[in-house]
Amino acid sequence: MSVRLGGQDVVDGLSFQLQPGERVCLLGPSGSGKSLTAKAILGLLPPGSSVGGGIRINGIDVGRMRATRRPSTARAGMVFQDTQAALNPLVSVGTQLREPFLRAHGMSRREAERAVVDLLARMRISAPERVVRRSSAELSGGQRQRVCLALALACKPALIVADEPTTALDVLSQDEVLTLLSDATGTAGTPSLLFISHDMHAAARLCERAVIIDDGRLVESGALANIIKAPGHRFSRELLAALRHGAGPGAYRVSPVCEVTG
Ligand SMILES: Nc1ncnc2c1ncn2[C@@H]1O[C@H](COP(=O)(O)OP(=O)(O)OP(=O)(O)O)[C@@H](O)[C@H]1O
Repeated sequence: MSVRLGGQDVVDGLSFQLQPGERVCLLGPSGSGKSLTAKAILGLLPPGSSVGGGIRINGIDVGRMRATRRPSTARAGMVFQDTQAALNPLVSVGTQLREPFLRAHGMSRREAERAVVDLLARMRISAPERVVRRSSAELSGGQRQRVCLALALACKPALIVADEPTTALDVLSQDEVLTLLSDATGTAGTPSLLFISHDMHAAARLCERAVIIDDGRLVESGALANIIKAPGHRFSRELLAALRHGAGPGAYRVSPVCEVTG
């Protein structure tokens, strides 16, 4: 997959896959093309950009399809750093979360309201019956990110793309969001996760496999454990240094949920 922007390929010939339930981190220095890769997968690239190569989600070629034109089976859930921008402060949290249950799951309004409260409780939001009536602007950053994760999960996507989901949060909220992401993904029947972060400890805590890019190109990929044992690229060696005191990644499983090809 390539992303062309301003007359140049800012992402160039990138290929990787995510198997069902697999968690993969996309790592790379600042400006290496991680967010543009995430946006290309989500169908949210800025105007004036174009995608080359292929992006398949659940076997459907979505590379040149904007997010709003994609069939529901080929949409990915998204969690971003900027939770203020992700939620509409003029519409209550409950109304925003109710939509996927009404539209995608054909629930009645009453069933959808119940499902929203249950989902917020799963996201460890206390007093969810009260939170559903609030504006996102009345919530803390950590609460907002948990609402964003609930919104992503409510759509029951095969894949969640999380781009720096903990960067703007305090340490306690970071830990809570990582635990929720870990609980909500990574097993059969749960979404796969593409996790983008500068936080190597978080990547190692969540992901079995890493894709490492530099200057828009893939420089290394494979089991995080193997990259830690024998890093083959400058950035991987920096990754190793950051991981020295962190938790080691586990083993990963082997038809891809998401496939990006050069
Ligand atoms: N809307 C845009 N218009 C023009 N250039 C852009 C745009 N968005 C990103 N770029 C450029 O594309 C390259 C990759 O940007 P991208 O945001 O994907 O990097 P990143 O790896 O996510 O960086 P960071 O870790 O700092 O968030 C950078 O050189 C960036 O300046």
